[in-house]
Amino acid sequence: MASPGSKKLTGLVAATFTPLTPEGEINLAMIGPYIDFLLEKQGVRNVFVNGTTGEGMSFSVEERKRLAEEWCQRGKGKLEQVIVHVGCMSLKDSQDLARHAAEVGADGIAVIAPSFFKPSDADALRQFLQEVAATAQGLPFYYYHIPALTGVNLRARDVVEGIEKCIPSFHGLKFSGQDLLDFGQCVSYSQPHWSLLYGMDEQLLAALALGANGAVGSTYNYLGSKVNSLLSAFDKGELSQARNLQFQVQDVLSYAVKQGFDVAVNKQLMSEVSGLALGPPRLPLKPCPHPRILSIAQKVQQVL
Ligand SMILES: CC(=O)N[C@H](C=O)[C@@H](O)[C@H](O)[C@H](O)CO
Ligand SMILES: CC(=O)C(=O)O
Repeated sequence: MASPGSKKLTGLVAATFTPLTPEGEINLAMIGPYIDFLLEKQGVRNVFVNGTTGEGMSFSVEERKRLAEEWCQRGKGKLEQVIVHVGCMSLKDSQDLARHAAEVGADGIAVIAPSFFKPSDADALRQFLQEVAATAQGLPFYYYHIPALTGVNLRARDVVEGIEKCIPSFHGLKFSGQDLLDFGQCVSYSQPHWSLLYGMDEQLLAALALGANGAVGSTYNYLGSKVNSLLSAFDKGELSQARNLQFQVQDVLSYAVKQGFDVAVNKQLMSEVSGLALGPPRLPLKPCPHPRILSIAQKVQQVL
């Protein structure tokens, strides 16, 4: 059982991109070098696999298993934690992925709200999460809250109400929303062994002030070292330094948003900045013209 003894997830967690070949097939051979890049160049020791950034919902169950297995195998003895996102529209697929994540040695699993048929209330969502978690009881379980993408606008605080009664392996949440009132209320309700991980990289400092234990995000793939400095400035109480670093991240992201920023652009940006050939996105995402990537990459380089 991972639950009582498992190490609390803190600090930065990179939401990884999924490497594809130029033909659009999963490219497992890139995962080893990707892990080395995160460790050596970014100082990032945790990953969140098959999530939004990883286009998890665009891959088949079989592909997601192969990806999860490769990240766990390659990360063994190197990464601190590999969290596998196992959310699907089908409860059965999610359970299958949860069982598989436990078999291949993941350190935790996360589940997003199903979004085609949406849960009508917090209780319906909790029941869905419970049925997934029950298939991997020894694994720390995280709820992945991302209302802008799921369209499921339930308050996270309502979702976590009494959640440990139905999910004993519950270990926290990844909160990718702007509602800091809801986030704060999750923190104040949380248990000491829960990890409250914030997921909007542009306003992490505000979440840290409210008690976030760490952050899961796409930009920690290439701004990880910068944001590690932000975390240590915050820990030392050097607030003006932390603010300065957050403002730099905000400058990069607001520039990127003006150019048009989505997971496809972000993935190409990572290839450009890291030198890792991560390949194209999968449809319905479309590749973006290279000059736009170069101009955003320049902006990233300026703050490194
Ligand atoms: C929608 C999306 O990809 N969200 C990511 C994680 O939740 C974030 O890391 C954002 O990419 C980041 O905050 C930039 O907006
Ligand atoms: C950012 C994040 O956590 C994700 O891409 O799933």
